[in-house]
Amino acid sequence: MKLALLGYGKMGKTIERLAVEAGHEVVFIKDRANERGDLAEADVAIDFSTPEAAIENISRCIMDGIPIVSGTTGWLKDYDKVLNLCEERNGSFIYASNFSIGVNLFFGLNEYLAKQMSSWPMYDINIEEIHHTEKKDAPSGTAISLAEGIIKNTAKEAWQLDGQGDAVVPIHAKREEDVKGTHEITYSSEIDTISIKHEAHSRDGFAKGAILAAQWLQNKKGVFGMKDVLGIE
Ligand SMILES: NC(=O)c1ccc[n+]([C@@H]2O[C@H](COP(=O)([O-])OP(=O)(O)OC[C@H]3O[C@@H](n4cnc5c(N)ncnc54)[C@H](O)[C@@H]3O)[C@@H](O)[C@H]2O)c1
Ligand SMILES: O=C(O)C1=N[C@H](C(=O)O)CCC1
Repeated sequence: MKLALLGYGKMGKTIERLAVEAGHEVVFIKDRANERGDLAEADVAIDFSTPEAAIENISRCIMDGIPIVSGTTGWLKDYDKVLNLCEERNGSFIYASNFSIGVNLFFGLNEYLAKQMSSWPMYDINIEEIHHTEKKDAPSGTAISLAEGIIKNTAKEAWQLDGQGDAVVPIHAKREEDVKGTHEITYSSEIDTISIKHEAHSRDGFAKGAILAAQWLQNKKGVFGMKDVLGIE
């Protein structure tokens, strides 16, 4: 597969290393205003850039007819614009807040637990996410997906950073040196605590999942998520 990389930071470089190891070729790299190679040669593009840059990078690929996988977080206020553009241009697009297979299994576990716990209002829900200090957005995209999974299965109505109140899923975001990504959901009562946790040991899981999504997206049209790629509910 011939790949274009939009964003050549921690994730872009990890994807390049693993893609080349797996026999793929990187034919285009864009980082800020610097470009090398030819985007038109790519079978699929992968965007791990910044919240400000993602919409332009994704739109450019859709306009140029290149299937695009985006893992950039913090830009979802513009998600509907991308959906409309993708429909208009008959494009191919996948977004996931987290491409790791483990996290996508964890999303299912989170929804199952939320459904079980919804009958027991004495438990307070809390989401904590911890990431490295360079992270630009808070809360993490993954924490937002986890909160949405809880809202779908309980009487909670919204998530809020450091929020409070019966209808709110509070998310606490911590920033610590070199943490790749830790997410923990806790249900606590006076009597006991139940928690589930996912801890990434490296960025390789995110990168491998994004490469898998890129392979899956080749020759498909439409807007998809990681559940489609992995064939899970
Ligand atoms: N979905 C997932 O699985 C997942 C996993 C890890 C990170 N992320 C997200 O991916 C994004 C990138 O993460 P990172 O750790 O690689 O960050 P990073 O800061 O190391 O890299 C981002 C790169 O984007 C570049 N950039 C800035 N403007 C650009 C533009 N207009 N076009 C192209 N590149 C541009 C920056 O120069 C930088 O090199 C973040 O939003 C992060 O939250 C998602
Ligand atoms: O390092 C990051 O930045 C990460 N961002 C994603 C998020 O916001 O959920 C996924 C985990 C790593």
